[in-house]
Amino acid sequence: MTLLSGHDIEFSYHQRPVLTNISLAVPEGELVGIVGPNGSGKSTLLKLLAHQEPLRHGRIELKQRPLTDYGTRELARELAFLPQRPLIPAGIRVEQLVQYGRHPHQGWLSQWSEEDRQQVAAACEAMQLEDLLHRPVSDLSGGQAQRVWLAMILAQNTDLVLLDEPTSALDIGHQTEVMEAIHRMTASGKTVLIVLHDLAMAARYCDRLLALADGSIAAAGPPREVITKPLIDRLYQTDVDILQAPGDGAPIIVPRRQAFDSPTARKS
Ligand SMILES: Nc1ncnc2c1ncn2[C@@H]1O[C@H](COP(=O)(O)OP(=O)(O)OP(=O)(O)O)[C@@H](O)[C@H]1O
Repeated sequence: MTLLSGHDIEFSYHQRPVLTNISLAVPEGELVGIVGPNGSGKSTLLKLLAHQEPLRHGRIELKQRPLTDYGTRELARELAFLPQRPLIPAGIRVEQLVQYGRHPHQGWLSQWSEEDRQQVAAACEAMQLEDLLHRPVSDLSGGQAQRVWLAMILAQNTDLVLLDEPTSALDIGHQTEVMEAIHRMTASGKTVLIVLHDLAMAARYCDRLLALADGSIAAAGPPREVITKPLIDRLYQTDVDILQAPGDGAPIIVPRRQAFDSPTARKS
């Protein structure tokens, strides 16, 4: 079943077209990656799908209902959105920020419930925050802060999760941790749409990819169909080799040096 769909989306900033003719269907329970060069419209598309920008042309439906039909709190119980550069509320500590994820689930008068406590604890454990819980978020490294935001999104416990480059500041160990945690989310039935620059990570973890170029869909489908040399060369205006990872055979994308000065050439 399709959980989220977009039909004929067009979007401009100050009369300058940024997205044209975008239609997509995100199946329930899948991890869908959005890839593409800088400025191709990935974040803008994600913001529209998260109802963070007003859609002036086209239609977006979540669970077969127009996004515009949802109230703010109702939407926050269905959809969690992590922007590329979220603003850290002044003075907030790690545990408090993760607890924010539970706000949409609490009534105006209701108390903090056992379920709220469990969701926050599970999210902190999944993102390995035990040693950071009482630290101010503003004092953390970029990668540590990114894990705190992801824990907040996990605690929100929504059916749909939209993430804009959630691994960009992480070392490879934590990147893998986070991608595994995201993969576990989809294995437990959640649907995740994620903007990623790391094509190898995208190919390894995503069920399908959507490649954007200049605000349009250049390719869509399973990673092996999207990550091809002609498409990657064209999209990124570069020359790459695509190797296969030992084990799962996932594509590894290696850009070629333009004027390769090999050690043998240097010796002669
Ligand atoms: N608030 C804004 N006002 C005007 N133009 C904007 C705004 N936000 C983005 N743009 C422009 O829209 C285009 C698409 O930007 P967007 O951030 O969606 O691209 P992206 O694919 O996410 O890029 P990146 O990989 O660099 O994050 C760019 O040309 C950008 O300059």
